[in-house]
Amino acid sequence: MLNILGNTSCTDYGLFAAIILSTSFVYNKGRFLPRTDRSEKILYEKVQKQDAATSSSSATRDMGEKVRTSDAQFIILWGSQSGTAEGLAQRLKRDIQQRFSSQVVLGDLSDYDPATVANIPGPVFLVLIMSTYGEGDPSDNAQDFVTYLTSTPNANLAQLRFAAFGCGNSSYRYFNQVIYDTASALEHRGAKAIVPVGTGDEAKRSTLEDFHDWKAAFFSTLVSQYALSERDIGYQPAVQIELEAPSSKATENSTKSTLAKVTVVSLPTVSNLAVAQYVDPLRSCVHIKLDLSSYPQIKYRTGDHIAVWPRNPKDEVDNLLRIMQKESQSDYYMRITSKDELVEMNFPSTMTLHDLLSKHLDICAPVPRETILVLARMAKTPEVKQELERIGSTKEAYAIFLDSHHMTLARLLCHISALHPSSSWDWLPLSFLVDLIPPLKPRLYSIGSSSIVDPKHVSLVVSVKPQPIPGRPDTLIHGLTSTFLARLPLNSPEESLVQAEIRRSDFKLPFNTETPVIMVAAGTGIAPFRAFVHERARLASIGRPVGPMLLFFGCQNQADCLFYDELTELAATHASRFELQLYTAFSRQPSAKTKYVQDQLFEHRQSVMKYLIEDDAGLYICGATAMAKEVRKVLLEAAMVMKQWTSSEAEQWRQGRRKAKRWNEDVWS
Ligand SMILES: Cc1cc2nc3c(=O)[nH]c(=O)nc-3n(C[C@H](O)[C@H](O)[C@H](O)COP(=O)(O)O)c2cc1C
Repeated sequence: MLNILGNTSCTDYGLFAAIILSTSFVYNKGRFLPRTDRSEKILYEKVQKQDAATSSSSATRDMGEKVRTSDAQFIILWGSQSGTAEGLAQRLKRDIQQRFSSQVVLGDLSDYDPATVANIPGPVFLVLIMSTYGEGDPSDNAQDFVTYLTSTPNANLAQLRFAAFGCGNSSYRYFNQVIYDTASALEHRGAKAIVPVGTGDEAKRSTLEDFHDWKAAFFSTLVSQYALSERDIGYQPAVQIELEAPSSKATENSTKSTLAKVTVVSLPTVSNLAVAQYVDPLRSCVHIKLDLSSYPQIKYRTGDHIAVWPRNPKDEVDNLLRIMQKESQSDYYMRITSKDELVEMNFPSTMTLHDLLSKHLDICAPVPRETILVLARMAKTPEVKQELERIGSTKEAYAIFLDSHHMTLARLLCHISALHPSSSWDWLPLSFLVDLIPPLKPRLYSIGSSSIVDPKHVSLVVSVKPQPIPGRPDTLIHGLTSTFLARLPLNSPEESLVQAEIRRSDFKLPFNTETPVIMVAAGTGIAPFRAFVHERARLASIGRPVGPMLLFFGCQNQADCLFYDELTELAATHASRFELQLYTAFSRQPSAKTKYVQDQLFEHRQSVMKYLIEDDAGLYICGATAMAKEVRKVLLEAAMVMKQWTSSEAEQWRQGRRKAKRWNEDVWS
């Protein structure tokens, strides 16, 4: 049976069609975004992995002992899921070592026994850099530390001095909750915060900027109140780079491995189709199918995510090579080693300079302000120095500059050369790029295919929407991963390859196939629900009893109502055994009132609540955080009315549903 209702309105959440930030997925105590076992990542093998492993296997788990034996004045510990906090911690270690000539211990929070925080001796500074997930939850590796702090209110940490910075996203309800909670737990146990807690906000794309400001305050406190002397050391490379002409390595191919445990793989694209039409002609949406057949060891389950590593566009890579006069070395092989043996390098052991720029460094992002300031210190002429300082001197000046320029590193160097034609950049060391341009991070997409129906293919739905520069609406910035995916050519075996990794998620259909399911999506949030519907239709076709499925879907209008025909046909084909109720909400349907998915849900709240409360239905929300928030509100209010609950009783009910895996959210900002 298929019910199609309410095509009269729509939502614009399709704006979020691509998962635009580096990480976008469901999270529950870290279980569905496992830190990839690094030893399994042959492709991204760390050059000095072996050294690191050797040193950590014999390492103490006592923080106090570690700082004493290292003669360290600082211990920096990170709690990170997708690498942001870890990267900042590494950067901070380098800065402290260089600016204060101090010994620094850097570590993963899970490498230490949490109780040994009490053993950190008085003169040592503890620095915590931690991210927040889910509903104010820590990353996997910080879980034990946070649990220890919350469960030992009487611990005495009066000797401890600390500084704390959090990585978060203000579009989530519990913005940077973990770092605030951790800092306050430390203070309650007597520890002294030497600077106010700093917070990075991914929603504003200002994490690096926020970190820079917090670090400046931290350093100036160290100087003014703790008598540390700071020196300006200019740029000192943290990595060593060896370049080798191509002939000697011509046959080596770092992307091929037959080992069973490879998790990041190169998947061929088998189809790449435009699947929607938008009012805005620059906007599009593509449905991409990647082929898993060459990797029998790689399996996915319906509802999982796929992490995709984009490649930088050729013109950006070529521009950077040209302005740095490194074109002739583009196919040279590189070996990058950290000067600090405890810092692992996230690069393959064999790659060319071209690979570094096209696959590993985020050269299309705006150049971080800190990078501009380091470049200013290295400038060869006072004019260039002055210009770079003008751009990067303050947060405000930098923001104004970015408002009117799409300032990637190549563009910045060209911009300076255009103002000062005598300036050249051939002297800029490659280590500068590795040290000061952030690494390319994978983007996560919800898988849109069912592993039961199509185990050998993974499909993903990608929204492509160039964004204008705020101060220059005529200049568009193209999303890196979405543009890369949308332009994948099918006719080139090499060019159609996508570096990807399956990431486990708890966004799973109920185990009992008869349990009713309520799905709420906007834009490309439809992807996992396409998989759910295909899966239940297949089960129905082989005679398994399946429960009803209600799909609330918000789009702009009928033309961008993704998979509408496919899903309605599927439901019609299996109508005798399978019930799909499809409720669309159109936000820009000509001559119709604007309707968002939460409005549609409100209209059908009686039946929805009956399914949720009486029939133990599974609720699934996929799309933007803002949409999920509205949906939550409608459902909680409906529950309060129906059950005469207070708001806290309704919230308790929701928490119970979450624990029972009957309230699932796969949302992004
Ligand atoms: C599924 C998901 C849930 C998140 N939940 C929160 C949250 O509740 N509060 C918050 O401040 N940030 C939240 N974030 C944002 C992350 O904390 C932010 O991306 C951070 O930079 C990640 O740091 P990491 O890479 O070190 O793990 C969430 C991100 C994702 C992908």
